[in-house]
Amino acid sequence: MTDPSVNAEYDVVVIGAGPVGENVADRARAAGLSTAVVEVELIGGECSYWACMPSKALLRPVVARADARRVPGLSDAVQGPLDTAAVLARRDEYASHWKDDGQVAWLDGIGADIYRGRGRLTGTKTVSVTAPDGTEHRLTARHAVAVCTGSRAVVPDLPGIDGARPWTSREATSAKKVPGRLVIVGGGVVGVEMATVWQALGARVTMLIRGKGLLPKMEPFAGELVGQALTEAGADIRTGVSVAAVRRAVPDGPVTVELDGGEQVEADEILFATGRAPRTDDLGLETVGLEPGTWLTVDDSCRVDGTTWLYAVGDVNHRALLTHQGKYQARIAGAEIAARAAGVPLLETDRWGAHAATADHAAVPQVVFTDPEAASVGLTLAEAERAGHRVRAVDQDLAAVAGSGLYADGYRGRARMIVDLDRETLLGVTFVGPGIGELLHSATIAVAGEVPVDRLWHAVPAYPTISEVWLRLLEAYRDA
Ligand SMILES: Cc1cc2nc3c(=O)[nH]c(=O)nc-3n(C[C@H](O)[C@H](O)[C@H](O)COP(=O)(O)OP(=O)(O)OC[C@H]3O[C@@H](n4cnc5c(N)ncnc54)[C@H](O)[C@@H]3O)c2cc1C
Ligand SMILES: NC(=O)c1ccc[n+]([C@@H]2O[C@H](COP(=O)([O-])OP(=O)(O)OC[C@H]3O[C@@H](n4cnc5c(N)ncnc54)[C@H](O)[C@@H]3O)[C@@H](O)[C@H]2O)c1
Repeated sequence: MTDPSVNAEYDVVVIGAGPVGENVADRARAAGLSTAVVEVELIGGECSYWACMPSKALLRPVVARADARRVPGLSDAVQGPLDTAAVLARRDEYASHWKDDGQVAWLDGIGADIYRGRGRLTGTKTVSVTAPDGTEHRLTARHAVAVCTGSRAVVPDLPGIDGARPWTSREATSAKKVPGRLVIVGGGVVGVEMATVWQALGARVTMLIRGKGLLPKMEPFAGELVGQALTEAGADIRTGVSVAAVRRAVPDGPVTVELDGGEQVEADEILFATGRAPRTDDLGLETVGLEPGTWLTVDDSCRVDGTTWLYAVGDVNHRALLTHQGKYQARIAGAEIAARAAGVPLLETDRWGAHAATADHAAVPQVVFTDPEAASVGLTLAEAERAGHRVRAVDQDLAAVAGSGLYADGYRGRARMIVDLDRETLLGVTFVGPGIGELLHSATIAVAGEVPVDRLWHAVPAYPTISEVWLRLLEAYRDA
């Protein structure tokens, strides 16, 4: 690793080395720009150590067992419990044992300089870094500063919360033992994925949902099918309830959760899966006229509104809190930084241009890795109608597809495509069912490519795969 000097000038300074900061640095280096990367915790960010990687490593055996249990001839062999120690050990491997040597080597390999410590803006194009030993580095950026500081879990400010030692997504993805009873507050993606894991590993899970159901940002049938499966797995899902207070009387004792109706629920751990807040509170935003603690508003190239040199990329701009989408933004922002540094006279900022993260508005894909999986891209029916599109929703029972029946006995699943009736292209697609995660990219291509429905007829799905749902959806649209 380079020995970072106290005062240094770079073409680009990146604050935050999560997946997004790493990709901004990669694009800047690929364009020959000197680049400093500042990181206060582990290079690799939330995704590598407390989010995507450990959560998916925990979910994989749960989903694989569920799939195997639906195949006669195999199911008898997989009726036993999961090997918890092996599941957690594999999770630890995928979280690189919470060490970042591999990612440090990768950043070194692309020729970026690493500064360990907290980065703060100190004015236009200047950043200070407070190293763990107290050394203060002052970095100046010739072209751009990219803020890629991500987000943190929000825990509501409830009576008793300080002494209750609640879990956030960090503890839920890195816990070393299975709690006997786990209360999960919130029914978004973190809530359902972590309920799936810990229920399967032996915890008795109670989900406390203040709204009507699970996965409220997806089509309603996604939350219904995932909720049905979680209930069958033994989880207790309570909707329309709010937490009024929490109390852990003794540090190693149980936690008591008081609901707004006065009812109490006792558990060993409580997970708040109640959304995210931007990591911008101690970032020096006030030195450049921005408000600390806020999400950073950007244009489609991820440049912060009202600036010519400051970029905010990934979770911190609140456009789409997903690793792949943040990395997409990083490729777009990196390309624009490079083009501006090279003095390219005309940037490609039109819709779907090289310097416009258009997919953030039109085609964000997401897979929820539960059993069944839920996957969507683009708009839901409700979102399309709210946006004023003239649309038709076409639904298909996934169980009616030959490939689904072969995949699993008793297959349960559903698909929906939203057709823009004026353009005859797709605005959104949702699949829910076992084994559909890998199907999503076909829908992403259809939506982002604005492929006409007439042309989709010529994209023939192989027989007998679950992909044949495309044929059934097109037939249902044609014959309605
Ligand atoms: C439990 C869970 C599971 C998830 N699963 C998925 C999934 O399966 N697929 C998916 O696409 N997304 C998933 N996500 C979302 C994904 O984790 C985020 O979208 C992604 O991590 C955002 O990347 P980022 O680089 O913007 O931020 P982060 O990964 O949060 O990285 C930001 C980095 O900046 C550093 N930093 C912050 N402030 C400073 C500072 N002042 N100075 C220096 N460094 C600083 C942080 O230490 C961190 O390393 C999941 C999230 C959670 C919580
Ligand atoms: N597989 C994946 O792609 C994946 C997995 C996990 C997380 N993520 C990303 O991480 C982000 C964070 O996930 P999340 O589940 O924490 O957030 P979320 O916004 O998806 O869900 C949070 C839920 O908590 C509820 N809530 C908020 N405050 C509450 C309160 N005080 N009491 C009760 N309920 C409350 C909200 O109504 C919401 O339904 C998401 O944007 C998601 O995209 C992605």
